[in-house]
This record gives sequence, structure tokens and C-alpha cells, in this order.
Amino acid sequence: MRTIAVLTSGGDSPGMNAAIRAVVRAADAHGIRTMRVASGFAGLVDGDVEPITSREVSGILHLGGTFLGTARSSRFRTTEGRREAQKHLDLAEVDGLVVIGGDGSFRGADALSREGPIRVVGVPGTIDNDLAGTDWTLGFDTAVNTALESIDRIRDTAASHGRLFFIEVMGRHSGWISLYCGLAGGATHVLLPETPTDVRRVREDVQRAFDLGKQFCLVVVAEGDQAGGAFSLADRVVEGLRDVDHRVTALGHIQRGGSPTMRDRVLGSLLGDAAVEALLDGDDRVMVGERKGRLERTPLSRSWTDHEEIPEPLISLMDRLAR
Ligand SMILES: Nc1ncnc2c1ncn2[C@@H]1O[C@H](COP(=O)(O)OP(=O)(O)OP(=O)(O)O)[C@@H](O)[C@H]1O
Ligand SMILES: O=P(O)(O)OC[C@H]1O[C@](O)(CO)[C@@H](O)[C@@H]1O
Ligand SMILES: [Mg+2]
Repeated sequence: MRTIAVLTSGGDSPGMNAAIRAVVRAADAHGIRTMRVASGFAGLVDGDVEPITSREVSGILHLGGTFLGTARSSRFRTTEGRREAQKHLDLAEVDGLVVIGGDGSFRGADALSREGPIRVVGVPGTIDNDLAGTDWTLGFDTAVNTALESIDRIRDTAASHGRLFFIEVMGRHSGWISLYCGLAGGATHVLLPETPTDVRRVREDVQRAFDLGKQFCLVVVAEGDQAGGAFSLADRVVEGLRDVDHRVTALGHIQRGGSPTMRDRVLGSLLGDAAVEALLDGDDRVMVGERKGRLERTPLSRSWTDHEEIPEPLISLMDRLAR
């Protein structure tokens, strides 16, 4: 192994920079050259591949976003696009590629490695926490904490006015952000893409809560929830509610930005280093992750097929505590 390349792909997530830095510096420590690929798979298809040194990744550990840029590339979804990508890897004499991204990025990385000589290792970098083989994905902790800051502010104004708030959080296919925001933010209800939405039950719970003297109610809604997000859910829930004033807030992309928490900086550092180790060991099509405090390697294809259901005990905990 003489040269590796690193890229970030899909939605950016806080902690990606820690992982990039760790990849470059761990490779350097082993005497391996690193190439950086700009803008994810799009940059690979276009040949935007340049050498990067340990000095160039100074001062990025604490920054949100991704220093390399990222993209969602439709060309890379085609075999022709991936052939172009492999051509640029060959030109730069790259033997191993570290892909920092989510489930989609791993599907792409898996396809690339099956079709050509390149070996790939994945680092789970997504705020969605929707991958098997790691307890937490990079960025989830920061995103939930960022959303909670806003939810705490909304609670202040909700309590002052005695209002019902519907708060939309990210998660087109994954309810982890919604569930953790609901639990940590004291919501009456959380709505997730993974479970059916019972509008009548939300309405009844909210009505009961106000009737029993609750001063305010927060309902946290994942953007990919069955009802179609917070605005359309709110329209359906409030129809038939008595004496309840309501407002809707979509938190949007503020959840994805910002300085990574300690957990995401440490996780990114651990996993970036572990990805280089995996390539040195000759591994291919694996994802590095941390489970129960231990570093693990999982076949890339299992990372998106075996991902855990939202834990039922946490959903029932929400139900017991929301009173
Ligand atoms: N089945 C696939 N085959 C080839 N490439 C894919 C496939 N799925 C996704 N990709 C590539 O990976 C890129 C990133 O995937 P996606 O947009 O799903 O984000 P992600 O990695 O899941 O991250 P996040 O969900 O956090 O935004 C896509 O734009 C595409 O280039
Ligand atoms: O910025 P975009 O491309 O709209 O992506 C939004 C999607 O990305 C994610 O934030 C993951 O990065 C999803 O939760 C969300 O649905
Ligand atoms: Mg994804």
C-alpha cells in the first residue's frame, strides 16, 4: 500500500473533518501518501484528485462541514461514471480509497470496488445514524445537540404562550434524530419515518395533555414521517383540537452545520485512523465503526442492509414520560 485517497460524500456531517485529518495523519505516520478527492464521487468522476499533506489538515478538527467538499453525484450511479472514477484513481496510482459518508455513499463505494481493482473502506459519516456496525455515526451527536438548542428556545416561547409546537427535524428515512430530540427535549410525541403515523392519537394525546393542565406541548416530527412533515401533520392534528393555539417550525439545515462535539471529534479521529489500519491489513469493502467502545469492521453491504430498527424501549420510554 503506497497511496490512499480520501473523500467525503452525501450530506456533510460534523466530525467529517476530524476523520479526514486522522486519515491523512495516520497514513503519514505509516509512510503512505494521501490524495484528497474534492466534492465526493463527483470530484472522483471529474478527476479532481490532488496530493494532501499532514500540514494541510491543520486547524480543521473543530470545524463543521467538510473541508474537502461533498456532493450527491448522479453520474457516479452509472457504470460509466464509476469507470471514469476508477480511471482517475489509476492515474493517481491510488491503491486504497477511504469513503466518509452514509448508506448511499457506501452503496456507491461497494459498486466501485466490485467493478475495479480499487479497495475501499467506509467511515460512517452521516447525521442520520442509520448504519449497522457502529453505535453512532459521525455527526449524529452534534446534530441532535444543535437541534436541542433550538428546541429549548422554542419551549421557552411555547410555555410563555401556552402553545402547541410542531417541530420538524431532519431524517428523510431515519427517525433517530427525531427520537433523540424528543426524548432529550421533553416532547409529548415524536413521529418517525419507520412507524405509521396515527394522527388521531397525536390529537388525543395533545388534547388530554392540555386538558390536564399542561402549559405547552412539543411534537417532534421527522421530515420523512408518513404524514409528510410538520406542516401537513399540524394541519391534520389541529383540525378538531379545542382551545389550542399552535405554531410550526422546521429546523432545517442548521442541524447539519456547526462545530462538532467532543464525541464527534474523538469518533472521527478513531475511525479515520482505523480506516487506514483496515487498508493496511488488506481489507476491502468494510466499514469501520465503534460498538460498545470497541473498534469493529463490518462488511460494507451489511452496513445498510442490517441497520437496527429504532429501539422499541426508547419509544415506550417516550410514551411513559410524556405526561
Ligand atoms: N446505489 C448506488 N450506486 C452507486 N452510487 C450510489 C448509490 N447510492 C448512492 N450513490 C452515490 O452516493 C452518493 C451519496 O449518497 P446519498 O445521497 O444517499 O447520501 P448518503 O451517503 O447516504 O449520506 P446522507 O444520507 O447522510 O446524506 C450519491 O449521490 C451517489 O453518487
Ligand atoms: O441537503 P439535502 O441534500 O437536502 O439533504 C437532506 C437530507 O440529508 C440528511 O440530512 C442526511 O445528511 C437527511 O436527513 C436529509 O433528508
Ligand atoms: Mg443516507
